[in-house]
Amino acid sequence: MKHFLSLADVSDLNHLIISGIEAKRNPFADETLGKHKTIGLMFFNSSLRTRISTQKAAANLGLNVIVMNVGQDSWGLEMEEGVIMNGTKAEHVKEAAAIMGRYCNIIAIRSFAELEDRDKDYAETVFQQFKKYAEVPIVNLESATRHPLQSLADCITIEEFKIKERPKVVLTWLPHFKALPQAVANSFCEWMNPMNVEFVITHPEGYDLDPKFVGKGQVIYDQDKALEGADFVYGKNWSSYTHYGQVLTQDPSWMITEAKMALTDNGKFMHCLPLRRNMKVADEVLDGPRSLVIEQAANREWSAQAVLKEILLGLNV
Ligand SMILES: NCCC[C@H](NC(=O)CCC(=O)O)C(=O)O
Ligand SMILES: NC(=O)OP(=O)(O)O
Repeated sequence: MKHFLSLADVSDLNHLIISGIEAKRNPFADETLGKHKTIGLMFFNSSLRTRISTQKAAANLGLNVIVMNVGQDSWGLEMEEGVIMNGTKAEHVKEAAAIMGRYCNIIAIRSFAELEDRDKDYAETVFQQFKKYAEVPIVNLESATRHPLQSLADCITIEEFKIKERPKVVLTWLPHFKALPQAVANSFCEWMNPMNVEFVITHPEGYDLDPKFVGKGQVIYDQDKALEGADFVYGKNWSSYTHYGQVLTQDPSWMITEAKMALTDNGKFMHCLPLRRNMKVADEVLDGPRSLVIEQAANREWSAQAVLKEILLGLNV
């Protein structure tokens, strides 16, 4: 594997899922693979899970790890080419990426959607610029449109907990007062498409995702109907894609409660976290036996380890 920006960079998804499960069983099997190599983690946005799990996975592989909060620890970075840099950003990505590429063998980046200009967000400029100028593998720690390390952890979690060969997986929109990106939902759809699952997506009208990500996913606007017989309920809020970045409703009837979970086939609840309790999901679900959120977050370490291992193997050939 060269870069890890989306599912398109994965040649064998099943192999990657198995590799994650193997890393969980034996975390230090490849502890010398990253010896004398460095990974730089660059955060343009906040993180708990991604930051710690990637750091931990890299350490398990023997990598040296540098973590930086861009714009706080470092200079603000200008991404556009040919502009007069008379604003708040003191350094251009052309120099910053090239320099980071000299210090690091792998660069991992988190940079969320700004939710103002859809074309700008969906162009993924930060990632394209680093890919162009750093000349080392780039790993996506959540971009404007995707969160593939999360999606891989989700696939691992579904493989671990499924009791049917072809489970029903329902992605449901949840209410939130803030405008959040579509990245996690897009990515989850993208990764569910090749999986052996019945995949259903439910959200209020106006929250349709980019069809490119929806793929074979079946959209049902009635949440109760969508939840019927579900084995996994994957909750997430996202702002509108069509009315870009807008919050069109906060309808509390979309919150996941025990009554909603009772519509499923003894279904399990998943969410990437962080989440607002009793806004998106009721305490009774999160604190009960149906919730997989902690297991799911723990699997972030193994999804990161599987991906970094593939990239290191690619570096060493
Ligand atoms: N990395 C996991 C999700 C990150 C982000 N959530 C958030 O920003 C939640 C913020 C809040 O609830 O205030 C998102 O939806 O893409
Ligand atoms: N799920 C996830 O990516 O969490 P963080 O935003 O805390 O990294």
